[in-house]
Amino acid sequence: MAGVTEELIGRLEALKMVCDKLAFPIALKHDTVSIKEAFGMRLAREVKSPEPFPSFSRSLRDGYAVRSADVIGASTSSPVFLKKCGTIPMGRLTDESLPKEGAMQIFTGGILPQNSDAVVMLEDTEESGPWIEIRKSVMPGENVILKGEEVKSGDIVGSPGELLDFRNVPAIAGLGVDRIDTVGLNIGILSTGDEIVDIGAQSVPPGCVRDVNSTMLQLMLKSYGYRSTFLGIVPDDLEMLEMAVKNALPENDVVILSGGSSVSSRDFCLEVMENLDAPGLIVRGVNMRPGKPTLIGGIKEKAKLIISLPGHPLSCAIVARVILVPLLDIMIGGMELYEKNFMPVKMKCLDDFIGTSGIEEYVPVILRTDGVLPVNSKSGYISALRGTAGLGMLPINTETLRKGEEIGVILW
Ligand SMILES: Nc1nc2c(c(=O)[nH]1)N[C@H]1C(S)=C(S)[C@@H](COP(=O)(O)OP(=O)(O)OC[C@H]3O[C@@H](n4cnc5c(N)ncnc54)[C@H](O)[C@@H]3O)O[C@H]1N2
Ligand code: MOO
Repeated sequence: MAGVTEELIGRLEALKMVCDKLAFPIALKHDTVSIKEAFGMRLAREVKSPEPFPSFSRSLRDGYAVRSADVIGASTSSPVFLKKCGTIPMGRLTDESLPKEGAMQIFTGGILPQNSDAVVMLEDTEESGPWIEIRKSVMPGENVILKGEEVKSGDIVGSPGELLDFRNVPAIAGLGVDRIDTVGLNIGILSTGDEIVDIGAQSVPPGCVRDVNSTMLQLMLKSYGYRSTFLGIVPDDLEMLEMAVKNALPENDVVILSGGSSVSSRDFCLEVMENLDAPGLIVRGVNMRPGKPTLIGGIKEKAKLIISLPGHPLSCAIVARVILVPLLDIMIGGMELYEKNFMPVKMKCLDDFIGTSGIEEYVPVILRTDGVLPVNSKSGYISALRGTAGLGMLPINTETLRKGEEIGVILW
């Protein structure tokens, strides 16, 4: 009989077994791209800063550059008078040096003169003839940012496997790094099922459904930094599925199938995986809900991963988040990268999370300021993830988690 058996293994055990049998992480292929085009990709190699940041010590405020030691104890009732020693020009290198008990006018972003270690804000000063009245003391480093204070030349500013987004791309580009190496993993997606029609179909014959899964998979993978190609819909036919996988393998490091992984006579993914070169099928069903009929296999020598996800759209999305994305992370960065990225965050249950002992379960959650609410759904739903923040995880030996208890949440 096709499909899964009772020999289900735990999700983490399955990930470790695949990592071991396919000798992950693989030797990564990479694409060298301009940093400006790298948004939404994964870094393939460490990036070191070629220069310090900032590249010169500068003021964070409009005011007067001083030596902090000269203004100790300055206050409105007991001001300190410093000699006005000119103005620092903006955007130009100056070798101006601040004399003892002197103050130089400086603007936000101006180069800090030699011997100065702080800036007094304009509103805490008063100009009186050749003197500047200082009404507030400043600590060394106050209102200034010193050369190399944030980043030293040679500091690591990007790590392998890191997702390139608004949080790190501007900094890497701002340090003068122009080209970087991104992970060059190719992923092909095949939807299976006689009843599946293109997602753009306007009229759908009775008994057929639009292909929601391939679009969801492409979008989810993109948000985690993995590019993918949709390779089409394959009918429930062993030969056609085998041919489609065979055609997909040379171009793709990963082939994802959706549907056809369960136990019926029209579910052929298992047979396709069993017929692959070694090790072929590795995982035949995972002890999790939803997602039990997940199949994982691959070809070690060619560094290929093949995964068959459940057809039900919600199951497909949940398995993609908790098995597929982790496997891709393991493929490029080993278990270390998985552990870095897969981190349940403890949150308060604002309602009961109904579960069963003996199986790991995942429930979509809505975020509130004081905790999370479960979204009641069925595996065949397509809109249950709308507005959710992630997936609440009921560990294998946990039954229902009651309102007020804590649940680990895997954020999207
Ligand atoms: N007798 C049993 N039946 C089922 C079992 C079981 O243990 N015993 N497991 C159930 C579970 S759990 C799941 S999950 C599904 C998985 O089935 P398949 O992976 O074989 O998927 P299909 O049967 O092909 O499809 C299931 C369902 O999803 C729809 N579908 C499929 N592909 C798409 C797509 N690309 N976009 C939108 N919807 C899709 C399909 O039409 C079916 O309605 O099996 C249970 N059955
Ligand atoms: O395991 Mo299925 O994925 O519950 O619907």
